[in-house]
Amino acid sequence: MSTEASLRGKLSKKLKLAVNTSNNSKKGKAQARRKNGLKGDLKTKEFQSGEQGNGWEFDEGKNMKPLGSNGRKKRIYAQAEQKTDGKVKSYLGTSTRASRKAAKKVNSDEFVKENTSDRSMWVSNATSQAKRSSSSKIKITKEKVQLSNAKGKAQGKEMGKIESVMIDDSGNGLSKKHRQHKAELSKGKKQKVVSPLNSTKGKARDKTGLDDDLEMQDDQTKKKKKRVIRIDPYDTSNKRLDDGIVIDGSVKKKKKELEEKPEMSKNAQFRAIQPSPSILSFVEDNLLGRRRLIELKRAGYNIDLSAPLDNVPFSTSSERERIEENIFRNKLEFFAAAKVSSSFPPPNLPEIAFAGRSNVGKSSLLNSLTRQWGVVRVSDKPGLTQTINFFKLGSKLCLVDLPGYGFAYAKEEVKEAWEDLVKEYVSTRVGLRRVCLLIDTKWGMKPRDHELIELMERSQTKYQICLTKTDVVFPIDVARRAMQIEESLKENKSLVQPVMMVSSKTGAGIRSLRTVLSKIARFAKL
Ligand SMILES: Nc1nc2c(ncn2[C@@H]2O[C@H](COP(=O)(O)OP(=O)(O)OP(=O)(O)O)[C@@H](O)[C@H]2O)c(=O)[nH]1
Ligand SMILES: [Mg+2]
Repeated sequence: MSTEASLRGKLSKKLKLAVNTSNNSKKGKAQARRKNGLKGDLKTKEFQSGEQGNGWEFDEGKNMKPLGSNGRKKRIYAQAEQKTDGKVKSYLGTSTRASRKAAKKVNSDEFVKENTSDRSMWVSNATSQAKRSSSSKIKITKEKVQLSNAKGKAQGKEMGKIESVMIDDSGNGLSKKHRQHKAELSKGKKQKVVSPLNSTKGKARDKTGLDDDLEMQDDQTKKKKKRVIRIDPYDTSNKRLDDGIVIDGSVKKKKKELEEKPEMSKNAQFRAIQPSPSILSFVEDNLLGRRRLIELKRAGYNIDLSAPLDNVPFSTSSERERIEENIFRNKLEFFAAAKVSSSFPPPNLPEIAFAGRSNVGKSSLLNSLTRQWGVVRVSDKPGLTQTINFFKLGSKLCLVDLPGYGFAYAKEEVKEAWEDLVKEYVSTRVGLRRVCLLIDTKWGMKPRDHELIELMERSQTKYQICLTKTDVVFPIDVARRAMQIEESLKENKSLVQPVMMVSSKTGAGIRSLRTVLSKIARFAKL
């Protein structure tokens, strides 16, 4: 018996040893697989519930063998469901970071619905239909899952408590392509993690969120890069003339014109005029142009008087007796008006006529010259003077106020009649010694002025240019206008130099004009 007992003891020891070695070999295999397959990514703890139906079975040799290793879909049924504090806990295989990530990807409310209703889910290929195309990868990931299940099984026992886990066949070892594919799939769906997550889950979520954000940023940058600005070929607003895009014909024309004719504008031309020193000194001596009252005061003129510059400096008298030229001290008397040439009075006196466009200041000048305000009617409405008005100045001179031409508030035929009358008068009038052609300093000469000049040139009527309303422009512009006219008419034979400059309002240049005109009366012989 003792030998039998000792034999039995030895046998049992051997059996135990055999069992231990088989167990050790299983553990070694699992460890080897883990090393080879998980690539160090499955470092997080996985939990496996149950010994059966969770991806493992024992073969005939009592060796543990993963289920579904033939590549088939494997369905895992939740073995139990515990409702504690109102939360649904699903008992599933692993909860690796990879699986959680994949689960997040799949996410989806439908998934959760399915999960909570059937208490079952597809372990493999449950994430997306697109993944089916990459079957080889799926196989690899299946292995990873199974290994993780093994690990979970080993550790789950120790933990004794199993929480919700989501299994997916997509592991951490996903290739770049796979990730891109995931990103594409996740485009439409917003990711949500429904099941309660532990701290590692949170980290995984953060990481995956970061990855997805980066991917989204990449997509956005790609979109930004791809953004193309469409140019309307017919819209010339944003085009440079030399950008090579076909431009409208009119624009081309303008460009050509600019290149060919670098013409200065009329204003620029006017500003470029350099008046002669004599003109400039005349303007300054007579205080022509727009002046400040303080300047007139300093020069000794009494600004309380009308036409103060027509008075003697430092004098308070403005009576006509103080006029230097005797002839202009005479009383101005209206004696004839003519609408037609047959109504002209007999030419008994030498005549000085005042011609010019409507509203240029003809009638005002007559009043200023004689310092008899109101004898000749004045109006700011062009076309007041509609007849040729004859004024006697004493017994030696006749001043003639002509109707204006050009712009006037009158019918065309009436204006034409006035023009014809003026033309007839200046070209045929016996006794006409001089025509003062009045030009508005601001606007200069107009075509109608040139017409009349031509006529007077043809009829050899002496005429002198007189710039009016000099007080509305700067002194330099008065000088420029005088210079401009002198230059343009210097070839004209009937023109009497110099160009006179006056202002009926301030009286500037009036005395000079009187001096010139009084000479006519003095030497006039009828
Ligand atoms: N600032 C300024 N205004 C003036 C001057 N001379 C005349 N005026 C004004 O110009 C306007 C026209 O003056 P008129 O003397 O009637 O002109 P006109 O050439 O006789 O006009 P028609 O009779 O229509 O041809 C009036 O309002 C005058 O006050 C001047 O030297 N300076
Ligand atoms: Mg008038």
